[in-house]
Amino acid sequence: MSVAFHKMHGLGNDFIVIDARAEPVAMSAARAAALADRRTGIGCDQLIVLEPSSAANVRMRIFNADGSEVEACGNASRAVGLLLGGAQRIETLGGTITATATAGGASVDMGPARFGWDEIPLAYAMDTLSMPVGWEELDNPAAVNVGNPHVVFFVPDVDAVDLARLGPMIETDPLFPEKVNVGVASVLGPRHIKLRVWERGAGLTRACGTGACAAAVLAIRRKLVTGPVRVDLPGGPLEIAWQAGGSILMTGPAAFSFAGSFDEDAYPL
Ligand SMILES: N[C@@H](CCC[C@H](N)C(=O)O)C(=O)O
Repeated sequence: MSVAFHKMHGLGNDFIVIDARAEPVAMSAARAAALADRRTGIGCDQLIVLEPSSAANVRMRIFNADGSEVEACGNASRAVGLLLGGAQRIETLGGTITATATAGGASVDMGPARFGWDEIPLAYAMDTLSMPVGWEELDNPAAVNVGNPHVVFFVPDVDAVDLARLGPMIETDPLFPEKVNVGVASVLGPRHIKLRVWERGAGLTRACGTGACAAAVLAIRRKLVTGPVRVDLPGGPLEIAWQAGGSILMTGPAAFSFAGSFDEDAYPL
């Protein structure tokens, strides 16, 4: 059977979005990884499947390029907000979020940040705002769960860090039993940071929306900045506000690249 999809992106973090609300589409780790493969498949950082939800307007399933199904994706949430329009309550494995379409993007209430060591999760108890751990020149990070797990290192110059080499080492360290997204952030001004992210299950991406939320709230907690915070990623900026009540509001662009279809038989489950 032929399956239609939209190719979309948020700041260059790119997605295959399958709208399976009316017609179910079977997805597995193997099929998602094959579709995400940039050499032999269609190619993307994350594959998104939209399904009916009994708890919200829509259910969003998120698969990383390696096929792992995960809890949250900030940039894809904006893409889905733009695709569906209006205000949408979106059920994810990380919780229910609300995306409101804007001209050329969306504003997404990503829900609360969680800072408990067992909420991130870490393998053992420690202070998650000032972690007594390090990997070569990267040390003393902070961690947060914003639907998915992030560790962020505050460094003088994000471009001086060899994230392609250190990212996978930290992502798979036993300290993070569910692996982790790895950010390096530099403070550029009182409400302005620069961020690069090695994404769990996807590697270096042009932008990571949840990474921007994580870096912003951790920089605020460390009193390095005050909110709202502009986060500059390789693909462009996002605005992050940590709202009274605790939830994180992320605002930024999203865009359509093209529409296409694939044959299910070419991508076995
Ligand atoms: N690109 C995303 C994050 C996607 C999921 C992440 N790699 C994970 O495994 O948690 C974003 O924009 O947030």
